[in-house]
Amino acid sequence: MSLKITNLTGGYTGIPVIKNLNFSIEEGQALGLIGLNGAGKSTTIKHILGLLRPQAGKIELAGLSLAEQPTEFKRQVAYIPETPILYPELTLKEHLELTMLSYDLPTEAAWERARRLLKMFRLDDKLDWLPIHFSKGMKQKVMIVSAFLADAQLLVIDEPFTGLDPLAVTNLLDLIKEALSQGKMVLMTTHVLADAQQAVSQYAVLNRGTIEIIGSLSEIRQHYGLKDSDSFDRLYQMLYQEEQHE
Ligand SMILES: Nc1ncnc2c1ncn2[C@@H]1O[C@H](COP(=O)(O)OP(=O)(O)OP(=O)(O)O)[C@@H](O)[C@H]1O
Repeated sequence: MSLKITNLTGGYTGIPVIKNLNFSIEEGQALGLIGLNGAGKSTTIKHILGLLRPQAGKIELAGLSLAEQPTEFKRQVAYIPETPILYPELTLKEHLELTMLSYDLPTEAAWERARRLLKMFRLDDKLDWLPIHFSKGMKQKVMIVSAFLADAQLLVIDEPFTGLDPLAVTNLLDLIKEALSQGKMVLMTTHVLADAQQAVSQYAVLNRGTIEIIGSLSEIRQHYGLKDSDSFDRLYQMLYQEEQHE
């Protein structure tokens, strides 16, 4: 089982953004998508979620083609967006019930799973709350709980660490590691490499819509001629300089 992206070219109507992307994620593997603001990370994610139509290329998950079997494909994918998307009129409990319905989860087992996740993120006594009562971090936690509740084969996570308290970051990383140990796949965009490093083994560096290199952090360091002692801020400076020279 794997996520396979082949020659993916796309973007917005009349605005090409990503060009000829090729990468795959195998069972139990997490891939970090990194790059400057505007490099095309979120646009890549929107294509994988089926929110944008590619101009060319293929997106396949466990043999399912997104273009040909969109419903089956999307059932295998859970998404944690950078900005929480919640329905103002639904309580936390109703949001979780909606996830259970959308992913066709057996109720009893799903509630057992939900209770563990709610406790982990200290939301277990807030089932009747509406989104208006939640802080920014709490809204993010609701998205995390919903995504892990779905128990999907592929987890797509956009900038997961910003806005979460350190306890929640640790819990999220533990959940990601647990999912990987069960053979799930993770695609994550992030600028916070220190946290990502705990779960992510492979990174793809995106620069102006193309992948410059895919590899471990040490392979990426080598590619850009960085020393082990260099912080990754140096990588971003180099990407910025490349952008200026194009
Ligand atoms: N809805 C949109 N319509 C048109 N162009 C867009 C839209 N969203 C993003 N873009 C453009 O697509 C390019 C890539 O943006 P994208 O959001 O994918 O970058 P990113 O790598 O996720 O950046 P960040 O780190 O800031 O989240 C940018 O040039 C941006 O201006």
